[in-house]
Amino acid sequence: MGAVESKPRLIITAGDPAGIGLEVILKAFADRAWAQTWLSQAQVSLISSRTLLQQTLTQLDLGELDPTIELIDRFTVDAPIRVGLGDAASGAVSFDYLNTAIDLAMAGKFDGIVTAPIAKSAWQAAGHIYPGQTELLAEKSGADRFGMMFLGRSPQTGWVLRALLATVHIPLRAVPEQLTQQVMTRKLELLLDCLQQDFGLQTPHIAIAGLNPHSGELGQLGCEEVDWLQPWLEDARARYPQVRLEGLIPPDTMWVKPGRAWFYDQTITTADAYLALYHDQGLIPVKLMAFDRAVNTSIGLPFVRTSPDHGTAFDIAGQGIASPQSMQSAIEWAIYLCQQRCKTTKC
Ligand SMILES: NC(=O)C1=CN([C@@H]2O[C@H](COP(=O)(O)OP(=O)(O)OC[C@H]3O[C@@H](n4cnc5c(N)ncnc54)[C@H](O)[C@@H]3O)[C@@H](O)[C@H]2O)C=CC1
Ligand SMILES: NCC(=O)COP(=O)(O)O
Repeated sequence: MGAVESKPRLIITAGDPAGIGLEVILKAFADRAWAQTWLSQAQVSLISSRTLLQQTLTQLDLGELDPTIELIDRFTVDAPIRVGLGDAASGAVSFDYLNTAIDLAMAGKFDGIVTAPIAKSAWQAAGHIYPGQTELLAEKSGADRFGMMFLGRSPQTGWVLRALLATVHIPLRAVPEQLTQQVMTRKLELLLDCLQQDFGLQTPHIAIAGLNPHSGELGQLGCEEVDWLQPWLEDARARYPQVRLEGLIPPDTMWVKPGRAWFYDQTITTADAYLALYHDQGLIPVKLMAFDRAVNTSIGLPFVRTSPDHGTAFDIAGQGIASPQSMQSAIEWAIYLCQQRCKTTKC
């Protein structure tokens, strides 16, 4: 964090302008009680087009932008933005927002980036071929080891959900090919670093899912577990004797305890983190539990990055009905993570 100002410096990108990004950001800021608690803890800048910002404020009847927020005004395309329709024009704009934010963070001007959602298809239409924002963040920041993790604090019980995905935006049929012992080792190392650095957990308990139904049922329902996942796990246990590595847990039951802990049970024993082997194995339960609260964070980057767990929601864009709660959580977690990193690096 900046030497003079001890508050985390956050830059928020407005995401795809045809989606709900600006709406959820501006609604988050306009929530007085929330803003008093959270915006006071950070120095916040917003990258958006001033014109679109003004239009959204007027349309939602939200008054003026909070004067403590610095606006970085950018608009890079001449083509009109069509609300609810992600296309080359909207993709070019959301790409520029993130690109600019990464440059500023890499120049040391910000401690963390909070990204509103983009549409990968709109980036592709604009000629930017990335599986998602995570990969652009990793590429531009020079991170060769990075991961997509979901965080959430239950409003009912206070339990903290931490779920890392071993593979992310790839077709389901590519999962068994791309999931290797090397991938699993990299993700486990990343997770251990994150639990230690960001949560002070030196000897964590990590739950790891199997790939196949019933974790393969000794090879009858899939061979990856017996062929290489179980041997990898035993090797990892030997390398990290201080860590409790639980698994390979049948994927359908891995989420039963987290679900109880999230919704009502404050006494149940859970793991500190859950490692899911592919996107929907992790995100279906995460979104079922916490769609309005969970936050996507990129681990392994030289700065903090969080994002709401939802997407551009083109189906409701422009209607004024989007919930800002996950965006608020993304800002809260970014503040927490910046503060933690400041403590561990003694900045
Ligand atoms: N962080 C990011 O940049 C993310 C981007 N996406 C992208 O977003 C696009 C749309 O993805 P979908 O799978 O349709 O997921 P989505 O999250 O955009 O929408 C799923 C459903 O949830 C609703 N919804 C989403 N956010 C909401 C909110 N804040 N308040 C109320 N309702 C909300 C939508 O109206 C829709 O019915 C895709 O291009 C996807 O790649 C998806 C997830 C995260
Ligand atoms: N499912 C999560 C998602 O789509 C977010 O991806 P990213 O843009 O943060 O890489």
